[in-house]
Amino acid sequence: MRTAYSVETVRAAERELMARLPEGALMQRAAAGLAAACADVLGRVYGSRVVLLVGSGDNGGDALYAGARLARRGAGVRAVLLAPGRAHAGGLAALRRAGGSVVSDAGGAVGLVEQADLVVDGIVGIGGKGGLREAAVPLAEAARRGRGVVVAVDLPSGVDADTGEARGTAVRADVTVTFGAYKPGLLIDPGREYAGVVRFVDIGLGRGLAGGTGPAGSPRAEALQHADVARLLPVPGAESDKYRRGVVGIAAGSARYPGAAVLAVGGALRGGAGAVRYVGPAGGAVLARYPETLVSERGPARAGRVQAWVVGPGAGDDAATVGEVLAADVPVLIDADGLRLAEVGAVRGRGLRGVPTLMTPHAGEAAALLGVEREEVESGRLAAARELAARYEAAVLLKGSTTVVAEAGGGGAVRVNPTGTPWLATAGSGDVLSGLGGSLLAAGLSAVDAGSVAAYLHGLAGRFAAEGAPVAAEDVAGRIAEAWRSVVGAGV
Ligand SMILES: NC(=O)C1=CN([C@@H]2O[C@H](COP(=O)(O)OP(=O)(O)OC[C@H]3O[C@@H](n4cnc5c(N)ncnc54)[C@H](OP(=O)(O)O)[C@@H]3O)[C@@H](O)[C@H]2O)[C@@H](O)CC1
Ligand SMILES: Nc1ncnc2c1ncn2[C@@H]1O[C@H](COP(=O)(O)OP(=O)(O)O)[C@@H](O)[C@H]1O
Ligand SMILES: [K+]
Repeated sequence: MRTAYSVETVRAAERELMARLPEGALMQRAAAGLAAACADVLGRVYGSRVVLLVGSGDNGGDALYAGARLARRGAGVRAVLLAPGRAHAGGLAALRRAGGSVVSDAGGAVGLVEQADLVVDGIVGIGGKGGLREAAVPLAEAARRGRGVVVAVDLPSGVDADTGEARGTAVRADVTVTFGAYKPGLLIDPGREYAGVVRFVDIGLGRGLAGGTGPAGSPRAEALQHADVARLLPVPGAESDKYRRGVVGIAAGSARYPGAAVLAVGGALRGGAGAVRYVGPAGGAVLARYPETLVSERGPARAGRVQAWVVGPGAGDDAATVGEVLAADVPVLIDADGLRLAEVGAVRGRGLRGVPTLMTPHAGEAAALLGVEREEVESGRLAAARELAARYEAAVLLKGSTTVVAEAGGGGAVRVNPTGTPWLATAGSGDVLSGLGGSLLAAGLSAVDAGSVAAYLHGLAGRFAAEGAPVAAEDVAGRIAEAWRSVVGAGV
């Protein structure tokens, strides 16, 4: 599991560690890691042109000390100071001793930035508030336009470390070298995209973080990795039969949207449940594509036993079916039209009775449920997912460029999905995800595990199906088994 900690937690761990170490030791660790990463991306340090963008805090200090190390190895290093009177004094002295220089006119440094082989963004780190300030904007833009590689120190300046929000302009990095702990903003879009490839430098915070207790000490965000998913995937044993493996019910599709039912069933058949039961008006279309489906002519309450339901994809305005499914005392995944039709009280009641519900909105659906603009959800995914999870007392999987999963009630670490591809933004791929998630629920995974494992496999299947070209939702469903195999094959 890759875990990300809030600024508050990182600061507390730093304080604890700093009290036990000689002054400046942590910054030297950070700068050494940063310089090594810069040398890697440069390939050849000697003779290279390096420009440091230096703000008024310790983030700039890291950049200056790393610049000094590069200067000692023969790079031509020039520092652009955004707040000349307040730049880190020790770092500045070190850079000068190593032969680096300071550009006196920050405003005139745009050309230098454009021509550099490497631009180091030390404008602001975890001490940043709001977006980039005016004076830094032309430099950030020049770094993006320029020919060199951009390395961000700790996080790209202008990105909020705790949420991944980028208000206005932010630095677009090729590589971000982060210290001590991942910050949530490095895992969640848009911040994740601004960060490029993230390299982690261990400065020894581990004990302080691991020893943290309560909300301040626990991770704010976490991302599953192959081994975590492999441990969670259901595996049939010698004693298994199709019923013991779990039966998932799919209440989806309508005369107008029969395809949603077919796609949801397609996802469900690949998700580990032993059987898929379908109820709804698209039985003919479902059987034509998937003859192994158990199609029922009756409503959900009389369709036969299931261990979990999926309700909503392509459901149109069938509120009665949604109500019937929510009344069942088994886990339910609510998607698409079902989200609009589900009564808050009915979903909350389930949560308060301890019956899991997983809601899977995209940003537009989440915005409608919260009564805010879509942009607000997209720029603050963590907060939106937590807020919905609190209102509905249900786990919430918010789909999109970064899919995030919050647990019922909205507390705890939010799972951030590391797989996926923008090619997944294709009609019907969400229906496949809902079936897959429902199947994992029926196989016995918790709502958060089912949602995050489904998103993980779906994202991998999407990558396998796409390989740089457009995909249809059916293609994604068809590659889930391969995604599953690749996860299990990676070993536990
Ligand atoms: N602590 C440690 O042990 C270690 C910390 N380390 C490093 O220190 C970093 C944190 O350093 P920090 O606390 O000095 O804050 P930092 O991110 O440099 O920014 C604060 C300054 O920026 C300014 N500023 C604020 N907002 C701004 C904006 N939007 N745009 C522009 N400027 C803005 C603000 O100025 P003011 O508001 O006062 O004008 C303030 O002076 C951390 O990310 C890591 O790199 C490593 O060395 C490892 C050990
Ligand atoms: N920009 C993107 N990058 C990665 N994945 C995306 C992006 N946009 C959408 N997706 C994924 O594509 C799927 C689309 O689901 P959804 O919006 O429900 O579409 P539909 O209702 O047509 O099935 C989700 O899994 C979502 O996470
Ligand atoms: K930075």
